[in-house]
Amino acid sequence: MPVFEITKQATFDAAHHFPNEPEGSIYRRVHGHSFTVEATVRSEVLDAEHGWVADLGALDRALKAAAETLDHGMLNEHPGLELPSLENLCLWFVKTLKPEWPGLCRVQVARPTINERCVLSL
Ligand SMILES: Nc1nc2c(c(=O)[nH]1)N=C([C@H](O)[C@H](O)COP(=O)(O)OP(=O)(O)OP(=O)(O)O)CN2
Ligand SMILES: [Zn+2]
Repeated sequence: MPVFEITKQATFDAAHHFPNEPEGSIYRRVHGHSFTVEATVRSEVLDAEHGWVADLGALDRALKAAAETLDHGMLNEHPGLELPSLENLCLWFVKTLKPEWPGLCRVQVARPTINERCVLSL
């Protein structure tokens, strides 16, 4: 069965540190990154009234609101981000978005300026 997937991207900038890394590690010191987050929603059928999986504008608003929560802040202060890896950021976005977006099937969090990303497939 063919499956439709729609994707939206948002950006945020945030600081973090990894408290469990050894003394002297650059990861242990507070530092910042520019992040992108992509959320993908899937469906086998289209909404008959609109001809779409879901309104990309609504997905945009939900994703931007979630990213805004983290923007220009300290990631470690958010529950679930005490160890603020890309992997835990993916889990945080899933936990934040999934209740209102049951078709959410994939979240990608990236640091494009240093060519790093993590994808969580649900
Ligand atoms: N699997 C993961 N590994 C690492 C993560 C992560 O989220 N998941 N995160 C980090 C740190 O956030 C680190 O700051 C990442 O930066 P780094 O790859 O070291 O790139 P930098 O530009 O900051 O440093 P350079 O030395 O200039 O490459 C580490 N690992
Ligand atoms: Zn970092």
